[in-house]
Amino acid sequence: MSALPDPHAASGRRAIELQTIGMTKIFGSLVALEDVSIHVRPGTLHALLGENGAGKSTLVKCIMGFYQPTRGSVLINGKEEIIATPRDAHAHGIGMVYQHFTLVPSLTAAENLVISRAHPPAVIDWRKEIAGLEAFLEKMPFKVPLQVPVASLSAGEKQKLEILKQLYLDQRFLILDEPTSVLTPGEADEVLGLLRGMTEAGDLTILMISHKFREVTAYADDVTVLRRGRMIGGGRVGELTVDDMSRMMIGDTKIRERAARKSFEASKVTLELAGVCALDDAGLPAVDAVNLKVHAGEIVGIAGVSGNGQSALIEVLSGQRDMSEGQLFIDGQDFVPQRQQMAKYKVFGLPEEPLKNAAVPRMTVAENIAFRSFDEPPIASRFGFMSPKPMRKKARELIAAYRVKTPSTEEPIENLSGGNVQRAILARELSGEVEVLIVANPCFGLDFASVSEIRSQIMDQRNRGAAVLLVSEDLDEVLELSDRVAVMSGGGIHYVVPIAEADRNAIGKAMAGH
Ligand SMILES: Nc1ncnc2c1ncn2[C@@H]1O[C@H](COP(=O)(O)OP(=O)(O)OP(=O)(O)O)[C@@H](O)[C@H]1O
Repeated sequence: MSALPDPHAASGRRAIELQTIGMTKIFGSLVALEDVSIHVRPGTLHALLGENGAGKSTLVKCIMGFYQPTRGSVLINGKEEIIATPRDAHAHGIGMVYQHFTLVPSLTAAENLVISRAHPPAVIDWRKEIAGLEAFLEKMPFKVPLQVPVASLSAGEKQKLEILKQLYLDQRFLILDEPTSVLTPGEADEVLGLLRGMTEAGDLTILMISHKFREVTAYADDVTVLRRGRMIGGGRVGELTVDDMSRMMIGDTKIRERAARKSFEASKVTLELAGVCALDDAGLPAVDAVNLKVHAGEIVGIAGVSGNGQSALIEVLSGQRDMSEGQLFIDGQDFVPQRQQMAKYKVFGLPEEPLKNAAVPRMTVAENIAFRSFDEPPIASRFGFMSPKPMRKKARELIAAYRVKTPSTEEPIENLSGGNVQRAILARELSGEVEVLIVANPCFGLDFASVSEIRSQIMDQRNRGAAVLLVSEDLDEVLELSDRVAVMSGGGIHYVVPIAEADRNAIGKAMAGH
């Protein structure tokens, strides 16, 4: 017997066929999913499209057993099965890869794989396990280094490892939630191309949530489009145009025209970072002597591969991480990123993972939207209490203006879809007078109509004279919005160019640390 029982050989499991019949999920008074029947043919890559809040996550959570559908059933290889928990889904060969990594960073890839088994051995014989894992990797379309800590892998390698983990667990129906959102375009093509190879060989079936038409048209066989919880259309990708798909997604919702860039005469420096250094959680240098000036009416976009210090830099600027050295200035004055000074200098921002970093998940949408102004009239009453009526009124206005989909102002914000949490936080941050705006990956996980809307909002703030620091892993976003492009690598910024001189190749080299 081999060290690692080869689950594939043992079960001989191949690509799985999956159908949902009349899937319906009701949360209180909200029908999140209504009578959705989809058919994912075995050995195909099936894309699931829909605007933010359309019900994509709810559908896959019902398939995975995270939610119990109000009505409806799942057929696996033509047979109705009860999936009461994710464990049941795994037992049927259905696995899910999330947008965010679920690996343990301090463990190696090998350790992560072995502990992911339902019944890891009590005493692990590593020599045998490694031999078994190497034999497993031999048969896999992509490789990752097995014996280095996951923390030192690139985003692309981590994503590959997440997928490998599912295959190692013998899951032959994979649900991928926006699998390429953390990958460079090159890595995205590589991963999707290899997965497509596995589906074509009949080894795997994939249901992929995506907002990227390019990936859907290039790699998917079939598509299903959801709108407001209902299945609105779909079919063979080859028989549909991008226009067909986008019309199915948003109906006749108007897409906001991108705001034009207003030109300014030489303007003052608003935000200045001088020799900013910061350490990561392990006490190692994360931000290395960053010097940067952002002028009024200017967007400086910081491009870079994730994990090069951008998150720590954003945390420093939003007061969530101490600087180890350096200084910040706004309008030439010393700036300490604390609540009072942020209010004084009108500093607003959207950090990464807004539900975690910029919201209180269990509090209502109205309360979360009121955070910036809960201690100012009219929301604060004379006696220091919050007045619910003005708070709800303001929340209702912002919800309408930013098209946040929520059943009411009183819904806990954690119940909103990912894209709608993002919109609610942006509504809060962009609704006042903004002098400095600091945004990290503002369009992560947003549908195409929202991307257009949010980028226009950012451009509006710039045109009104705000100094905008945009950190984004999406190079296209940086190139589209920025007046100047900076590249962060290894914690430092050693490359800054005006947009007119920005060259993709040179930026790519700087991103790789050259
Ligand atoms: N646990 C919950 N309780 C209440 N409402 C919920 C819950 N989960 C989801 N919803 C609601 O169901 C609807 C569909 O949300 P879902 O997360 O499925 O959308 P989505 O298509 O995945 O959106 P996104 O692209 O933004 O992730 C939304 O209106 C959301 O607010």
